[in-house]
Amino acid sequence: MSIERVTELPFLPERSQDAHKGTFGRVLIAAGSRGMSGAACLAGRGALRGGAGLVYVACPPEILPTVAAAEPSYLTIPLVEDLQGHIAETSLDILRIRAVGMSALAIGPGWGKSQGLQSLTRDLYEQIRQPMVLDADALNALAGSFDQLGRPHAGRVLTPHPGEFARMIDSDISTVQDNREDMSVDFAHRHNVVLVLKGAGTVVTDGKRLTVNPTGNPGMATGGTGDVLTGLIAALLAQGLEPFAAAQLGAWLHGLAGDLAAAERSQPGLIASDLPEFLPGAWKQYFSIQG
Ligand SMILES: NC(=O)C1=CN([C@@H]2O[C@H](COP(=O)(O)OP(=O)(O)OC[C@H]3O[C@@H](n4cnc5c(N)ncnc54)[C@H](OP(=O)(O)O)[C@@H]3O)[C@@H](O)[C@H]2O)[C@@H](O)CC1
Ligand SMILES: Nc1ncnc2c1ncn2[C@@H]1O[C@H](COP(=O)(O)OP(=O)(O)O)[C@@H](O)[C@H]1O
Ligand SMILES: [Mg+2]
Repeated sequence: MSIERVTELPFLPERSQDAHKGTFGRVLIAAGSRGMSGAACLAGRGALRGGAGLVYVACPPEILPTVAAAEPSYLTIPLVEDLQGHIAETSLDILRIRAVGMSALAIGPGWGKSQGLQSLTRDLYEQIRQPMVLDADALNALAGSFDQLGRPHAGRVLTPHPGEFARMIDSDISTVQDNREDMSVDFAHRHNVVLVLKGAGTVVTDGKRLTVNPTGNPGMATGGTGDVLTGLIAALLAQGLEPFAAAQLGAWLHGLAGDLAAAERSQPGLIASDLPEFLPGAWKQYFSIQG
């Protein structure tokens, strides 16, 4: 199998003068649980600074006031929660109905683990008609069952870190790290998804094309930075980029925001909520390169 190595960034046109928020898509992010409202907030910020026209954060009712207070730009959707404060399986109907008006979804950050989340994730993966980013506990929920999944209706972008990827394919972290490109290409090809294997030199592949992201630094090894990436890629999907392009540009902008943040605030001083703040600078560099 010959793999095309992509180095050029995808093209996203500058905004036309008469654009409105509907032009840039609606993103629905289903995220968070008791103790992990931050993951929902960070993913939402990534989507807003990624340029989505409207960002809806759907989360357990218990954490909804916290999420809404973190960012007035969010619209919020209360889901059903279980006794542990996780999103309950019975949230499926709400998510299916609300997904209809959306351009892209992102699921998984800060979900935690429960039996109900396994069937919820499988149903969302198979039934939702919009492109979708799956991260963190949505990936844990599907671990070991990717072969049994039905063909989805739209693109699926999976964003594991090496620990999550090892869990997904029943391997171990050192084997994954020794074979980052081959294992990512093999998985993406087999399951017809875009795989984003995070960590230094994030690999993005759809099984036919591959790129290794050149931006980013160890300052980004701090809780919540991956949640920002999830929302950012969803925003790029919502603006019409195809899944591989959205993942490639998302990883590049995210890493560059990390580099700009580290230059100003140092690597140890970088925290996840800095990344959305430095995304505008990353966007400026992107548009200056595009000419
Ligand atoms: N504010 C909030 O609400 C936040 C909420 N969050 C939410 O927390 C939930 C749990 O997610 P999680 O990633 O923390 O735990 P988990 O899946 O057990 O992974 C750890 C394992 O992976 C490994 N590993 C990771 N990266 C690696 C690398 N580059 N290279 C190599 N290894 C690497 C790591 O390795 P080790 O440390 O053992 O070396 C360890 O084995 C999830 O829902 C998330 O969204 C967080 O986003 C934080 C902010
Ligand atoms: N050494 C590094 N160099 C470049 N990027 C890194 C490095 N360490 C972490 N990152 C990036 O930070 C993010 C961490 O994501 P993740 O592990 O999901 O964190 P969390 O779940 O806490 O949000 C990923 O985008 C990853 O590529
Ligand atoms: Mg993560």
